[in-house]
Amino acid sequence: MATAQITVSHPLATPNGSQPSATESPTISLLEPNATAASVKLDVSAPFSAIRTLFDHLYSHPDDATKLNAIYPRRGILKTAATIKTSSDQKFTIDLSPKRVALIPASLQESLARHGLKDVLDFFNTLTTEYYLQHELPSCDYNPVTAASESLNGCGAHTDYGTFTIIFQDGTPGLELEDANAPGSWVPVPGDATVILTGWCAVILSGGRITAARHRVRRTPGVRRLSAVLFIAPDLDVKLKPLGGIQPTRPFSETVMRGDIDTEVFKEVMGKRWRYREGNEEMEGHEVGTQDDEIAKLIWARGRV
Ligand SMILES: O=C(O)CCC(=O)C(=O)O
Ligand SMILES: [Fe+2]
Repeated sequence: MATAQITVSHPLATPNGSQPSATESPTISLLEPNATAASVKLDVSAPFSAIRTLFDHLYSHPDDATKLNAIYPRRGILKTAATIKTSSDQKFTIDLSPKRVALIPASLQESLARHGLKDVLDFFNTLTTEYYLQHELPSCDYNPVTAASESLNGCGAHTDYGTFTIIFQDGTPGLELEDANAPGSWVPVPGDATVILTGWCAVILSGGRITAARHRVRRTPGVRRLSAVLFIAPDLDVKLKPLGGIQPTRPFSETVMRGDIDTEVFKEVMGKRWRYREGNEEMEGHEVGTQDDEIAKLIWARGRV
């Protein structure tokens, strides 16, 4: 495993804008088998006991789950498709984002506070206000009790849409990375690693120099696993194009080069297939391509998929 000591010198990259001392520098270790994922030591950890408490409370108090889902009626906050669908990802999620958190009424925040929500939101606030990392923060519960309790499929193989993703894990293995040089070959990630993965926004911004890390989560039947995932991406109205001065490694589509695709459009294209995999949205009969095919069609020049 290659290990690099990285000094973070940008003031926004450290809490309160302070410059890090040598000992505060995060240690980043590239995870085998490729350079699209790294394990990083951060001085912030996810509150897994609060995350567990919050999931358990919402499972056993459907009224509270209904109230929470009502703040975002379009898609809900607590996703439980795995209780009824056997072919989708066998996991549950609580999907938070700054926009959604702002919509939770004070009374609901207060009543859920002692059932884990306070610590989850504190963690969220630390990430967004001290580390300036924001976008979306789903918590995942690979719970042994699902519609297909013996299934090994926790989260199907996929790539993430953002610039990068940080995955906090509760110590339980299950996350795997695909070997970019040997598609179909999966390498387990240690369960206690905090992982940074590259996503598709990084592919576009880097002019194709960075590739998106394909990953998945395998379950161990009977074993519960929790994770907290932070998707970091440009603001929704940012036009996604190779950054100025970068010579793309392969031609991008006219649509990308004209600046017609902003993060919101891109997220919507990826999100549909994502929700299908998670069991939260049906797919029209003719929509048969994989998520990566769909993105490739959109971003690369024709004939170069
Ligand atoms: O739960 C995990 O460890 C990873 C989940 C994931 O890949 C995702 O939500 O995009
Ligand atoms: Fe992912």
